[in-house]
Amino acid sequence: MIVLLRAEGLGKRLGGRWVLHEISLEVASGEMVGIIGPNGSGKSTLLSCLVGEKKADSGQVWLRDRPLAEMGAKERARQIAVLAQEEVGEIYFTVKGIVEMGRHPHLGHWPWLGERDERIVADVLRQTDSQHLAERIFAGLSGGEKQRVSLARALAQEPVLLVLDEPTAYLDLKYQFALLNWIKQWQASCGLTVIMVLHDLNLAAQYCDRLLVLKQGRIVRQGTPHEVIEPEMVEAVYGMSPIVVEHPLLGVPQVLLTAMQAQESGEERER
Ligand SMILES: Nc1ncnc2c1ncn2[C@@H]1O[C@H](COP(=O)(O)OP(=O)(O)OP(=O)(O)O)[C@@H](O)[C@H]1O
Repeated sequence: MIVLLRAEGLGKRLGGRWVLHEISLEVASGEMVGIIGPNGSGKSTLLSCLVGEKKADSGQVWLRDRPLAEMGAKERARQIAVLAQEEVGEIYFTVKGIVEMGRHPHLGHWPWLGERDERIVADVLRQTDSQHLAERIFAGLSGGEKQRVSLARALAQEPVLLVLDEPTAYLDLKYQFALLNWIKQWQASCGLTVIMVLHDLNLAAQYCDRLLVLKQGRIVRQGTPHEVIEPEMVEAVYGMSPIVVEHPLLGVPQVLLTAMQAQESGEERER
């Protein structure tokens, strides 16, 4: 296994308290790793520390053999593309302009795009079903369209590592699968390594090679979807009692929940 990203002893303090504790992990080149866990468990903070957007208060991250802290922003952007939650904002550029920005870390002294850059921009627009949006203003798109365009921008960066924070949040059923399928295809064809936060355990089980479970800023479980998605884990981490079944076509674990259960478990906690 070739390790692409390694973190050792990562800790982060926010608002005067530790929200990440002693996180150590390795991500192999070409792997798709999902980070799951309840609201506030530290998933977004961990992603930010792993890509160098937030400085960890303890520990270190290496990309291949290089400490991330020693890499400048442009060098990082040539290797790591990030699709953050808050990216779906009011940006008054055309879609094509936004996707072209993905090429900027690769441009030399002169900031204009060459033939290869133009070809990559056209390819990712086509591959993310966003070609028809190219001349639209980004701010005027729906949440789901913005998400697809943001993915196109991230892929135009030709990263070795793609990091996504809840990428399916704004997407309808079809595009949730479409987006993850595009990423999976890139993973297979270009050896792309992917780390993503997902709330949907069933999507996580279908797409990820390995899952990390965060609870209160610590990794409490990690392994293949089969090793991780078990009733005891869902009970211990989310306070819900699920039925876990095997997907009839894919053979991966899938979680079934019962209506009213969330409300009941909340009421039980209050008692
Ligand atoms: N700027 C901040 N100042 C103080 N506390 C913060 C700040 N940002 C995050 N936190 C706290 O850190 C903890 C982890 O937050 P984080 O956003 O990483 O969780 P998460 O698992 O991504 O949550 P969610 O699933 O709700 O997106 C939470 O308790 C949150 O309230």
